[in-house]
Amino acid sequence: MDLHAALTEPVTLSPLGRVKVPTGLAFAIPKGLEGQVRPRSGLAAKHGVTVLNAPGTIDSDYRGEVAVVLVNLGSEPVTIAPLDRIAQIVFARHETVVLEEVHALDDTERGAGGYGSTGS
Ligand SMILES: O=c1ccn([C@H]2C[C@H](O)[C@@H](COP(=O)(O)OP(=O)(O)OP(=O)(O)O)O2)c(=O)[nH]1
Repeated sequence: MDLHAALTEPVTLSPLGRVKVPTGLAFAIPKGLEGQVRPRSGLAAKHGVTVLNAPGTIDSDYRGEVAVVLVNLGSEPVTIAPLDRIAQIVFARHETVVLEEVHALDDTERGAGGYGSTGS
């Protein structure tokens, strides 16, 4: 679902500038789901504008207005006009875990290897 800029006047993002854009929307998301605010590929590819904290998390107990933190990673100023589509939100199920402190973890083939440890 697209998120639109609930702005009364345009805002211009200078290169590396960021802005928190209101969407005019508030949700009561059922427990066990979260909203994930994601960039729009068109804005990113055409203008270098993306969601700075992607994916932004909208908690199920949040009742405030959803905002989108945009950043301009392009080399030119970009203007966001009222009602522009600025991002999208996906509602996704997630697990709730109870953490348990232990002194050692079980062995696996990977162990602590990462960051290209498998050779590619
Ligand atoms: O892109 C975003 C991210 C968050 N929020 C709202 C909904 C979310 O439930 C709340 C808190 O977000 P988050 O947990 O990411 O914020 P925090 O920086 O950890 O602060 P807090 O102490 O408020 O949890 O802010 C937005 O509107 N847009």
